[in-house]
Amino acid sequence: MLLDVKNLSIAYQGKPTVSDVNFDLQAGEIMAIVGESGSGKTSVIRAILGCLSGNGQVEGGQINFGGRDIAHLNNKEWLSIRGKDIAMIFQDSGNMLNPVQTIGKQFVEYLQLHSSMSKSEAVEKACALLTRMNLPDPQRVMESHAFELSGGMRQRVGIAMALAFAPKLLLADEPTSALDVTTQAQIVDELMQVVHEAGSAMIIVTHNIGVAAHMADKIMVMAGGKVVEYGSTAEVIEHPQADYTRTLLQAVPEIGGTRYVG
Ligand SMILES: Nc1ncnc2c1ncn2[C@@H]1O[C@H](COP(=O)(O)OP(=O)(O)OP(=O)(O)O)[C@@H](O)[C@H]1O
Repeated sequence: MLLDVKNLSIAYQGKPTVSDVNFDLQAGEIMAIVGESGSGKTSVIRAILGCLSGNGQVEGGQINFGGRDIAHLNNKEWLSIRGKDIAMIFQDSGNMLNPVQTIGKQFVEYLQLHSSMSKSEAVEKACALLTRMNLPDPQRVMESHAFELSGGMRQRVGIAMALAFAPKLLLADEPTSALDVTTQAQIVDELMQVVHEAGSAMIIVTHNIGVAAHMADKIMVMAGGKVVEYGSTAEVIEHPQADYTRTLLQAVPEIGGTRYVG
């Protein structure tokens, strides 16, 4: 078992917000967390990465990663895990990138921070990772600043960086929601391909249960800070137990007469 989350509860400023979350993930498995805005999806994945926003705190439960409870590590312990064993892709990688440094400088620094690579090895590796994310002319991307790239290109850079060390677990928070529909579909497929190649497990947070059904092996549905449904994708899509899941499924748009989840 790669990740085993037990009775996880999270509070902000002492106010209970997420409670009693239980799930597990095998190596290489993909899980989607779906649910309405404010249901606690982001809080769950941020707790796994030890970076809850504001005064968020894990109040109870365990986050067992590779057999070790990581719910209460200190900053130094986190540094050895973040980026290497567990990495994250944000909603808009433009927010994560430094606006005044070129992509290449940031990418090379990131690679050198987490490894003993020389500068030229890091440049070569960065270019190879950008190429793998279907970014044409990676040299030009390396010389660009974030604002000179499209949203889709920035997201591909974010994914390339997150996968640089083939993390055992990748956390993705609405990685395509800031993009147009065509680019979303392309990036979802590219992401799945590189995640499979790297052998990483992934937790993807999405509003869209259609995207979840397309990508994930299992689905966890959240509402009001609680898990209302959890099971294999086939079980959840074909035999939803919770009324809330049924509502989400009914809201999936039909594409060309066929439901996207179908
Ligand atoms: N920094 C914070 N301080 C106080 N409360 C917070 C903070 N971050 C999140 N919350 C609260 O925690 C709850 C869950 O928020 P969270 O962002 O985890 O939900 P979400 O399902 O990811 O929502 P969205 O889809 O809109 O991103 C919400 O009620 C939110 O107001």
